[in-house]
Amino acid sequence: MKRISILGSTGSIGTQTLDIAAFHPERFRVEALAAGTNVDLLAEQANRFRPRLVSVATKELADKLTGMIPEGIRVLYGDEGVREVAAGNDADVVVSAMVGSAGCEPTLAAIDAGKAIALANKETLVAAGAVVTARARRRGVPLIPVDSEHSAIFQSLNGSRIDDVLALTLTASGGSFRDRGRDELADVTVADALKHPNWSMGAKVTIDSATMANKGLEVIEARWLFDVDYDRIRVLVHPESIIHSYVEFYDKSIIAQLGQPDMRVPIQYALTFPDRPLSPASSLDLAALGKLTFRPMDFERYPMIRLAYEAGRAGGTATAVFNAANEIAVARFLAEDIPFQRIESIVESTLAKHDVVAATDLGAIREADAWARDVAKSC
Ligand SMILES: NC(=O)C1=CN([C@@H]2O[C@H](COP(=O)(O)OP(=O)(O)OC[C@H]3O[C@@H](n4cnc5c(N)ncnc54)[C@H](OP(=O)(O)O)[C@@H]3O)[C@@H](O)[C@H]2O)C=CC1
Ligand SMILES: CC(=O)[C@@H](O)[C@H](O)COP(=O)(O)O
Ligand SMILES: [Mn+2]
Repeated sequence: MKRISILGSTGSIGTQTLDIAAFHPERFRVEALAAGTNVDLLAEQANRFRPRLVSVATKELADKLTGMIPEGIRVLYGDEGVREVAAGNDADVVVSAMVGSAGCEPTLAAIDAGKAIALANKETLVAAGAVVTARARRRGVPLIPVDSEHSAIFQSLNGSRIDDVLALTLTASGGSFRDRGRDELADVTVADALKHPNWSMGAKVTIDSATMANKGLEVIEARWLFDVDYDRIRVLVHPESIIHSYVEFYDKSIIAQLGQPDMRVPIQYALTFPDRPLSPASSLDLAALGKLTFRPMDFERYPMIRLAYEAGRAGGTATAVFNAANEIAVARFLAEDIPFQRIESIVESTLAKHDVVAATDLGAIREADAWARDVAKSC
């Protein structure tokens, strides 16, 4: 029986992780759940899965939650609550599925406590990839990808040596506006941007898909997860999201992972690896699909992917700044404070103002993250 703890249990990844836990009651026991403000859903989850520990954002929410769940479940809140869900319980594996670089420190706490990490929260590696991977190595803790592209690459590598890899290729759907030119983006609304063509996901990652920042974050995530240089990470537009990503080896063999766009597949694989039990996802019928299509990435159409490669190659604190500026710009767009295309210009101008320093300690990363947020708020 694997004991799991979920950071972000009420979100898109969190709820699908619980779907998998419910689908395999003989394999999983839910130990601890952390959410932000969705007390009603967390109460439902706690009543159903009976974790030993739950956490919410504030004391007021914790007091409300206490009256809604069975006695005996510990209720915590705030940073300490998240840390306890990450590290202060008997979970074997922590599913890191909060949104944004707020997920970074709890993930590090879980690593330090020796937990295996099922990593959905890509911002953790973008902000602090050097620190997180070094700590995981030192503690002997696996970082197992949940992000669909990275799960596809992990599955395609299947233990191969990274020295045998010619290139990793991340596929990109093109997001909500994939069939529009740049001159058609001036007046797009939040509701338009939230309509992802293939995946149902949280708001932030859906906007990131529309700007292509998501693929940029994923390029940086791949650099750290697979310890591969940026020259060997490529991106390809694949509007159907059926080939989730692939690896080309030096012998010119390409190994890909395919399937319906359903996050329960990579979530389950991260939790059952190397086993592959039945999943609740539906089968892919290639004959019914008929064809798959591809386009080269257009770096002028999507400046965020160019900025991500530039930040990645600059190294140090540049990727933390890319991420933090993007988080603020996306939040401002979702609050209807700025138009869609200002997301790009805010990230670009914040990066241009930043003096990159080494990012080998958390202090420098925290400082760069906070600095970028301030700049991006006032752009
Ligand atoms: N959704 C997807 O299909 C995919 C997502 N990812 C990545 O996974 C991560 C999660 O994405 P997604 O599930 O879509 O996001 P959602 O916005 O759907 O969910 C975010 C979760 O984080 C919780 N949360 C927010 N703030 C806090 C906090 N301070 N303390 C504890 N919990 C908090 C939210 O709680 P509440 O709602 O209660 O406030 C919610 O449970 C992101 O990094 C995303 O890029 C990667 C691949 C696919
Ligand atoms: C499901 C998942 O992994 C998302 O990160 C997904 O990749 C978004 O799709 P695009 O970024 O390809 O639009
Ligand atoms: Mn992805």
